[in-house]
Amino acid sequence: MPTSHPHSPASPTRPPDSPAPVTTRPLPGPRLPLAVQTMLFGSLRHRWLPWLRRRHGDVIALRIYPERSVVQLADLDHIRTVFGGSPELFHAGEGNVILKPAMGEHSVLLTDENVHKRARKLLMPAFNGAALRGYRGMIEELTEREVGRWPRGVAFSSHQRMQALTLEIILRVVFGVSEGPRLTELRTLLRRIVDVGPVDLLGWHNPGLQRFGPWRRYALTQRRVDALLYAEIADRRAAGDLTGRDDVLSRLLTVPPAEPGTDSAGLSDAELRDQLITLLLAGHETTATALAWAFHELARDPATLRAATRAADDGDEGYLEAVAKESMRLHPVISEVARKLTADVEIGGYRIPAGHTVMPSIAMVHHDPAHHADPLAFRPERFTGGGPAAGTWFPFGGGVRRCLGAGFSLLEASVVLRAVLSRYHLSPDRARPERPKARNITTVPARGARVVVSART
Ligand code: HEM
Repeated sequence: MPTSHPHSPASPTRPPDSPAPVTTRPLPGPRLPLAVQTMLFGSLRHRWLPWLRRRHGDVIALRIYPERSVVQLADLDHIRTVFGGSPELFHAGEGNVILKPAMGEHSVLLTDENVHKRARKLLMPAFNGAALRGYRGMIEELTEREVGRWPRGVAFSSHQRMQALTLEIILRVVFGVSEGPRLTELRTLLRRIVDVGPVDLLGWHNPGLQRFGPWRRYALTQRRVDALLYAEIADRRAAGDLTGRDDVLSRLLTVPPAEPGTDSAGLSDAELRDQLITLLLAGHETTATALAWAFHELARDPATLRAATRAADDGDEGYLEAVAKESMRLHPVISEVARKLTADVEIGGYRIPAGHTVMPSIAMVHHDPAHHADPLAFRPERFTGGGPAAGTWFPFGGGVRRCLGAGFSLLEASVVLRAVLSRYHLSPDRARPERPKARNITTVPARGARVVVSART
């Protein structure tokens, strides 16, 4: 079993060869009511979790709605145990229950074991190396169009501009096109769907609330999005030219039946809807946020901005990718991943009961000076050469559930950084850095990563 970490006062030390003593003491963690913990976690996790770690150690038990019993993990060995563990024991799909109302029960993010394996296998070809090479030209074209329109000399939210761009890009990946009245409406509604704070999330899990105010408006938007997706699926099913197309919807419509030799259809409309909305939501807000944080940091750091601009001019995508990776290290878009236990598990000398959700904490590891020297400094050079030690950088999660779009998002980020830095000089709209703010399950720059751009001379 995993060794203990120096940060963990609660972890027992023991001789190397003796079995780990499993403690039946309660898991360490705050004793606040569930509602208070949910609020603190929902709005202030970036400050609360490091404080809890100093107080309780690397294993921190929380009570949070809707998962209820959650255990945050900050020790690398403990996290390796989770990522390397059996998918039958560590259920990511059940762990991601918070996303179910938006993404649906069939979503690759929400399923486990064989059902998950099949969904992942079906989606994978759209994100492998060959597919990525095919997307580059499209990403470059859409990026040029977006960046060419940026206002000069006035402050604007780079996060908003990145959201618009990454949504265009993922619409093309998913549907092959992004024009037409249906997709135009979908584009506007999807922006509203991702724009949720901790209070809105309550409505997702309480159908009763959906009769009132903002929760009602949100539910109506979701219903309209579903109607648009189902209409698009129906049209595409009726189209005769699917085999030559490589967008995700056409790929999914041409998969053979699950049981060879039967006449059962491939994927149902509900399954298709769930995978499409998953890619549309997971595939744009995340990359947009990572890019916005990168612009935020570059605008405040003239030396790194010069190095990145030189890399853009020289076509040095290695350095541009390092900028994106360092942005994801310093500002993890998703601060932890989740696995619900199907049986009791021993971690760090504690027995964690079945039904609890363990959460490897990306943010706590990324900000740990034991793994990243001077962790709050923005230094892309950490990722040139050998890069940080294995397991100390995991913005995309890990194991069999590692993000399906990791390669796609790094490609997208490098292309966008190159296009922006080739044209513009960046500066901040004010000296003070922006605070991180919780937005749905992501952590975004509170003021939208506002920058001022000017044409390079
Ligand atoms: C900066 C960008 C991104 C970040 C930080 C990010 C992060 C993550 C994380 C942390 C997970 C959970 C992994 C785990 O549980 O171990 C995940 C899963 C996933 N992501 Fe991403 N993601 C990004 C971009 C994308 C993009 C561009 C796409 C699609 C085009 C995508 C699609 C998915 C899918 C489908 C899953 C579910 C994988 C599974 O459960 O098998 N993500 N992502």
